[in-house]
Amino acid sequence: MPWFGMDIGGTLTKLVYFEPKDITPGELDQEATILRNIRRYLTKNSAYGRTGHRDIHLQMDDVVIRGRRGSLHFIRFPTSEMLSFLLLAKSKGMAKLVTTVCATGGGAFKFEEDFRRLVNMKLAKFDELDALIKGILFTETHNKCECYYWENANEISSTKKKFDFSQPYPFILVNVGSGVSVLAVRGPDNYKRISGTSLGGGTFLGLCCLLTGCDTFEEAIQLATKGDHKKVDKLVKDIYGGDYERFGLPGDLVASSFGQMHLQERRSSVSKEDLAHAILVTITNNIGSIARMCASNEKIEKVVFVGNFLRVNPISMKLLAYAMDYWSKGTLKALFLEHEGYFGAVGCLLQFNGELHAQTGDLLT
Ligand SMILES: Nc1ncnc2c1ncn2[C@@H]1O[C@H](COP(=O)(O)OP(=O)(O)O)[C@@H](O)[C@H]1O
Ligand SMILES: CC(C)(COP(=O)(O)O)[C@@H](O)C(=O)NCCC(=O)O
Repeated sequence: MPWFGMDIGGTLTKLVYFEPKDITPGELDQEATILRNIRRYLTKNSAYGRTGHRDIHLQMDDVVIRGRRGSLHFIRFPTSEMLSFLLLAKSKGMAKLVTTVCATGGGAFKFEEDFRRLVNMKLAKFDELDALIKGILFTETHNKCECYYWENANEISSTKKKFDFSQPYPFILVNVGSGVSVLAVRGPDNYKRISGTSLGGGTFLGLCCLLTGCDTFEEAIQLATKGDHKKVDKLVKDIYGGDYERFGLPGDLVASSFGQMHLQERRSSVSKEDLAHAILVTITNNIGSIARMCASNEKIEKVVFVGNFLRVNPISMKLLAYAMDYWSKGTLKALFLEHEGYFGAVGCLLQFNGELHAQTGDLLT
């Protein structure tokens, strides 16, 4: 039975597959043809159907889980394509082989009946925040270069630097997915969800599609990279003519996001690139403010940002890094993790045990 962990999120479904590399000749002889074919299909391809992708650069080799040594593969597809995914899984013979899949995220609840009806699979459900933390701790200890920060985040030459996260607690965890959840984590099993906001990655993508006519996240990020949010936002200096010195607000600070767009002549001079950049900066700054307030309330200095909103998105990471540092006068540290949006699925895979198929009840009801 293949080892999978699945995180069915509001926008993307993340699938982590463990490929055993220590298969003995005896095991190979016994391995069912379907299982062998599934293993080959997943590991020899990097695209599945129209919309499935394997993030080859994230692959982790030589990982030991439950005494087996192998590789972890990271696959994602849009959650809106779930039915196509289930039909593809069925066409590969998965329904004959797998009876239970470990799943987390809201979709583990939403699609449970579809899994049962279309591929005769049960879902063993795990809470997404429990799985997220377990996945982070596991991945970080198995990948020396997992955790990093941005040095001199406000400079063009800013670069990623490895951060030693071997003593992680306490830390604030900001998961920027479709929406945003903020957790205070004080130990492996000691955390609380302290805040959240509906203005997250889904908002960035939704507003970009509406205002620029783009269709994908990659396109939205590319547009934002070429734009200038200052043509869209009202800055402190647009209001004060310079800095607001008394309260230490620099003239270049955004005073009002999209604050220029009530003027017709300003509207007609902005490009879709400027709009995409302004949306990105608006969403990112708002997340940064909430993260900062949470860190200060909880008296915690490390703030770890994860979630696929940060995928191929150095603009937001550097903005968050700079904002944390600047507004806390250097006391807060923004940290980032290479496997960004996959931790829930990893945490879920870790719950896998070969006996799951014998289970009758759900782990989470
Ligand atoms: N290929 C992609 N397709 C759609 N959204 C993407 C993609 N890559 C990154 N994103 C961003 O990641 C967000 C989803 O992040 P994720 O952590 O997977 O959350 P969720 O679990 O809610 O799906 C999207 O809202 C979008 O901002
Ligand atoms: C409901 C969610 C936990 C779902 O997680 P997601 O799929 O967005 O990663 C998340 O979107 C969230 O925390 N939203 C913000 C809700 C709020 O606190 O306003």
